[in-house]
This record gives sequence, C-alpha cells and structure tokens, in this order.
Amino acid sequence: MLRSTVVAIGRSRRFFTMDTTILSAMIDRFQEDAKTGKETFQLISSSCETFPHTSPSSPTKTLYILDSSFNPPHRAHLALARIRKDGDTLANSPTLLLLATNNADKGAHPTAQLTRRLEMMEALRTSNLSDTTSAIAVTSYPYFVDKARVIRERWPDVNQVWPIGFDTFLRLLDPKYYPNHDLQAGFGDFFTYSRVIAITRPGEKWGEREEQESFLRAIRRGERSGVPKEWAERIEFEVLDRIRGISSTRIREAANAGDEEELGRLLPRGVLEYVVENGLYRDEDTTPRFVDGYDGSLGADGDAMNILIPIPYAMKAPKLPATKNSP
Ligand SMILES: Nc1ncnc2c1ncn2[C@@H]1O[C@H](COP(=O)(O)OP(=O)(O)OP(=O)(O)O)[C@@H](O)[C@H]1O
Ligand SMILES: NC(=O)c1ccc[n+]([C@@H]2O[C@H](COP(=O)(O)O)[C@@H](O)[C@H]2O)c1
Repeated sequence: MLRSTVVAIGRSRRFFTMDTTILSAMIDRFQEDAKTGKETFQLISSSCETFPHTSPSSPTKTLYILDSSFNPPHRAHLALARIRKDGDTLANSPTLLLLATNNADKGAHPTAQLTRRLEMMEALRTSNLSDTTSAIAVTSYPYFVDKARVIRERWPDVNQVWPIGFDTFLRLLDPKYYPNHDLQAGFGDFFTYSRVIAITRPGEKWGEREEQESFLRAIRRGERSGVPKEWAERIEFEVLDRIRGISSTRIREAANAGDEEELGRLLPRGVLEYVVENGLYRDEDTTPRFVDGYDGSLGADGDAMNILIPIPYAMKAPKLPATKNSP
C-alpha cells in the first residue's frame, strides 16, 4: 500500500524528497529482478494510491505515457506530457512518466544516472504536473511495443496514448529494431489499444514540418513499405512550435558551459534547481546531437508548488547498501 507523508517544503523549493539511497537500492534491486524477468515494470511514485485511476469509483479509460531518457527532463518533455486529445483533459486522464533502464541504442544505464534522472522526474511531476493524476515508473524494456505490452498487462482496461517526438517516431517505425526486421509482427496488437501522437521536431536531421507531415500522409496512402495504412488511423500529428530546438543535449551543453540563463529558458524550475545545485553535466563530454533555433518564447508552464509528496511504493522494505549516493 502506498504510504504518503506531508513534507513541509515551504519556500525552500526542494522537490527531491525521495531518499537517494533508498531510490538507488530500489533501482539496483529492480535491475536484478529484470535480469531474471521477475520484474519488468515498477511504479516509483504517484499522486494517488489507485493510479492510474483517480479513485476506485472512477476508472481511467486513457493513460498518457511519456517515455524519455530524461537526461535531463526539459520544457519540451513537459509540453509532450501535457498534450491531450479527443476531449481528454489533464483533469480526467492521467500521465505516466516512464524511464527505461535500458536504451534501444545505448544499452543499460548505470544506477547512479537512473537515480538522478528519477529525482529530476519527480521534481517535474510534483511541480509541473500537479493538475493531473501522475506517476513515475521504470521499465527494463527499451522498445515501445514491449513497454506498451507490459503496461497493458498491468492495466488491461486502460487505453494508451504515446506522445512521441518526430525523431523517435521515425525510430518507432524503423524495422531494424524488430526481430527479423518484421515491423508488422513486431508491433503485434500494439495499435489495438495504443495511439501515437507524433509531434513535429523540425531541424537539419529530420526535415521541416512539411516533410514530417508528408511522411504521415504517405503512411495514410499506404506508400511506406512495411507500414499498413490502417496504422495511420491510430497516429495523430501535433505541431508544437514553441518547443522547437529544445533538447537534453543542448541543456547538457549549457550546464557544461555554466550558462544558467540558457538553462533557465530550457528547464522547468524544479529541474533547474536540481541541475544547478548538484552541478550536473559540469565535467561531462557533451557531444551535440540536436541543436536548433529555439526562440526562447515559452510561456508559463504552471510551476505550481506541491507540498504533498508521496513516498514511493518501493520504500516498503528495500535492503540498503552501506553508502551509495548518486552524483
Ligand atoms: N523539442 C522537442 N520537440 C519534439 N519532441 C521532443 C523534443 N524534445 C524531446 N522530444 C521527444 O521527447 C521524447 C524523449 O526524448 P529524449 O529523452 O531523447 O530527449 P532529447 O531532448 O531528444 O534528448 P537527447 O538530446 O539527449 O537526445 C522523444 O519522443 C523525443 O522525440
Ligand atoms: N523502436 C523503438 O521502440 C525505439 C527506438 C529507439 C528509441 N526508443 C526509445 O526511445 C526513448 C528515447 O530514446 P533516446 O534517448 O535514444 O532519444 C528511449 O526510451 C529509447 O529506448 C525506442
């Protein structure tokens, strides 16, 4: 059962109230359990005990899931997490922030990195998603179809919506990530219970908005080989010009250069404080992956204070290591 506590954070604006040692022990244990297949998905924290249902009497029909590496979480991630479609609202449909312990292209992440990313996700969740039922979870699966399946097994009656930026949407449909390069077999019944919102991410690498839109139109006409045109009915398109150019790479570079002004433009407040206070990315090699013309025109993102911080489920009784802190 989820235990909760009220943490009086007052004006200190310290959001990372999860105990780092416990969190890191929990991730270690999860990684071990994942190796044997005992555990492949685990809730870390949530705004309510009955997640994704706001209460036992009001079952949720649709869950919005933002999968990301969150290194660090930024304003574009927040914008994606807050997208709602077809009459859904932040109030009536919950949000799951999902972190994979293994990445599709980069392999397994070390525990210390996962721990700090989870702490930043918690800062984002509690300070910027207080107007929606929200949770954070980890999965050992790197691929969307597996993540979706394990969430479906956990909550069989809940439909899933996956907001995905265009670069990652292209990778979702790339046959190289599927056994025998067979996209249709790889997807299985994913599109019977899932929808995807592809968000434009214009830039040198992936073309401009028009090219990205025409990619989707080609799917609709059945002109993308290996992609059934019926899938297009489950794929929507969203243009979010105000997040153009934002990326974790750009933030790591700004942190590396000590550019707090730039960090302030790209990061929600709680995450900004975490990055600055912990000196993250200072000594790292920040090889650029995506830099573009973000115009800094983001509006308010609801930096609300949240004083009710749930203690994570996994704080039940983890075995603690002697000392282990994330950087
Ligand atoms: N500015 C953006 N516009 C649209 N989608 C975005 C944007 N930034 C991130 N996303 C999407 O958010 C999801 C998580 O992405 P990810 O964690 O790789 O962030 P990132 O900023 O691309 O990180 P990195 O720079 O380290 O590659 C992906 O679906 C990605 O396409
Ligand atoms: N085909 C797929 O399901 C697929 C391909 C590439 C990345 N991903 C995932 O997308 C997320 C973002 O990846 P990057 O951090 O590499 O941009 C990660 O969780 C990664 O594992 C999934």
